[in-house]
Amino acid sequence: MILTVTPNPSLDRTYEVPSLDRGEVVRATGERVDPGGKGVNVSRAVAAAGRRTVAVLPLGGAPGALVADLLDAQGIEVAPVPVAGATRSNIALAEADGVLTKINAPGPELTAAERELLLDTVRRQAPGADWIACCGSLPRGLAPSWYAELVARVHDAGVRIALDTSGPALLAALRERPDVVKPNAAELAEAVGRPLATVGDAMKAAGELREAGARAVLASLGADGQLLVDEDGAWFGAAPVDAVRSNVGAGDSSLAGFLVAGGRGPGALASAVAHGAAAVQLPGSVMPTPGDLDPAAVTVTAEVPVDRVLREPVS
Ligand SMILES: Nc1ncnc2c1ncn2[C@@H]1O[C@H](COP(=O)(O)OP(=O)(O)OP(=O)(O)O)[C@@H](O)[C@H]1O
Ligand SMILES: O=P(O)(O)OC[C@@]1(O)O[C@H](CO)[C@@H](O)[C@@H]1O
Repeated sequence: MILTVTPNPSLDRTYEVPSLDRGEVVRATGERVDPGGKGVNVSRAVAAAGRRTVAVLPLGGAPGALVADLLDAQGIEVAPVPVAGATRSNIALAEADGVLTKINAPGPELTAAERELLLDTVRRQAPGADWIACCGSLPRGLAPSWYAELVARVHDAGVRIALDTSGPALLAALRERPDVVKPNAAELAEAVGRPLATVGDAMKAAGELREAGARAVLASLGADGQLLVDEDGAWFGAAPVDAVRSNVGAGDSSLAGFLVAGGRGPGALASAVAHGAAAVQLPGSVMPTPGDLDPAAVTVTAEVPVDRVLREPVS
């Protein structure tokens, strides 16, 4: 079973628009609503892969009830933590040329009692889990050390931890030795405090996160592919994509692909890349099913193209 923890889930609204003209009324040509938040998406992708998952998340207000209904309709088991504040709604504006603009709300502030209940709920679910994926930003009320505390507590129970967060919350958790962290290029650059221009720069930065405590680093580099660095070495994986429809949740789909394939080594990296490539070709944050995957299109190599300039460098 793969347990996911999403401290700040969301109701994701995606509008497809011809183009984004500031100051104008923009008429959407398509609209969809998805249950969101990074861990929620990992659960959706794990379930789409046919594996058991439980999603732990605070839920509040009418948007929270809708998130619960949508997850129920998708057959996803939820361990809800009722909270007084309303779950946030995040907006994605997907333009016809593939550019996506996202507006993420801060979400409710959790009280001390809600914070405790969230930790307790994770602790109660943890014993049955092969992996716990702790994902996304922290809501107000949770200190940057929250993930670090969570990792320390559940690691003691022998459960493997995947962590996908950024900034101080990521840095603080590294010392607790998460089994894998999944930064994207911007998060990796922020973590090492340097720009990333090449795949080699990303590999060096991933190595530094390992030195700081991460056992493995799965870095997602958008259109450039993915890099896995662990105690056995480094691998680079990529898959061509003809047309990107929405990259919302592509990183979450990748992490799910990595975990359902064992969470270790080049085989799991290939699965992560296949899931990422499939996710970007689906609307909104729809997660791929096995039929959407094209494993034959994925290449994984131990000869990391260190001199390759990133298509989307991080300055
Ligand atoms: N334009 C693209 N073309 C091909 N593959 C892509 C593209 N964008 C993303 N991918 C695939 O999806 C993976 C995850 O994308 P990305 O690095 O953007 O994740 P992310 O920023 O964590 O996303 P999110 O936070 O929305 O889940 C990439 O590593 C790659 O495999
Ligand atoms: O604000 P956070 O927690 O960093 O990210 C939240 C979010 O952008 O992440 C998911 C895509 O990865 C979306 O479902 C959701 O809206």
